[in-house]
Amino acid sequence: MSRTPVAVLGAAGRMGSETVRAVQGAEDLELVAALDREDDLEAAAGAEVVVHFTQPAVVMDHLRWCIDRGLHAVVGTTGFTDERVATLRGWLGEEPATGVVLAPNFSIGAVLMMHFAEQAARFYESVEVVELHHPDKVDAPSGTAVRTAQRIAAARAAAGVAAPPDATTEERPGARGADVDGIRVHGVRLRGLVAHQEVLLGDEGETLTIRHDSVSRSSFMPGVLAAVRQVGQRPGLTVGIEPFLGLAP
Ligand SMILES: NC(=O)c1ccc[n+]([C@@H]2O[C@H](COP(=O)([O-])OP(=O)(O)OC[C@H]3O[C@@H](n4cnc5c(N)ncnc54)[C@H](O)[C@@H]3O)[C@@H](O)[C@H]2O)c1
Ligand SMILES: O=C(O)C1=N[C@H](C(=O)O)CCC1
Repeated sequence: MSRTPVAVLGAAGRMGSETVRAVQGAEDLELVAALDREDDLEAAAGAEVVVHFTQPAVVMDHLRWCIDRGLHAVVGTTGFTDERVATLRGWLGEEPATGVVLAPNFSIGAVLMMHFAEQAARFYESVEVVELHHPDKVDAPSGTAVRTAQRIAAARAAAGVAAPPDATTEERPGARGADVDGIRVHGVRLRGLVAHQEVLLGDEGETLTIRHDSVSRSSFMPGVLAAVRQVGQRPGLTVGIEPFLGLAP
């Protein structure tokens, strides 16, 4: 059986090191490079698929490098703005040969949480998102929380639901969280946590809480490996791993 050559960028980090172990444990994949900030990127040139678990500050340069060489990319690094996504689409062009999977969260439960939140969003007057992570995370709000809020906002707009009510006129800066497309997103950074999120929905006389907890980084690995195996069959940009799970994007 021929094995797909894979490189991992950010290999010394929390997610990169977990990915290195997962790739090494997969019979159909071959780890050809495990690189971190001091290493020469050229060592990844022999890969077919490059996995990115680096930092927002470096990921765009790495993606340009991959796309220029026709190397497929599976990107877990977060901090992607609409402008960055548009830039990526531009680099890939009208008829892309290269596949890029950009996923703010590779865990199955987090994908389902976003899916359920999107379905519930139009039924409740109020909705807010609380993301909770380890304190070494550099970006806030989390990529998952941003995507969740964007999907909630789009679902509410499509259903003609008004903005969530909020009478706040007196506020210490930050007390009401970040505004993502009109949805409030709150960030907690706490030693002992890995990656967690709650979507809080409320209306007269009831609330609904959708919560997901990644208690180990192993939770992300089935999604990472599914993306590595399938990115080559999906030229262009794929946002999220929903298509690999049979869910609409
Ligand atoms: N998509 C997901 O499911 C998911 C899950 C967890 C984390 N993340 C994201 O993945 C990213 C990494 O998270 P982490 O917890 O592993 O962080 P981390 O800080 O532990 O690891 C990042 C690694 O990138 C390395 N790095 C920095 N610059 C580099 C360069 N120029 N070349 C190669 N390596 C370089 C760092 O040295 C570090 O080892 C973050 O953006 C985080 O939000 C995504
Ligand atoms: O630990 C992190 O950092 C995580 N980042 C992703 C995000 O920003 O959503 C996914 C969850 C873990």
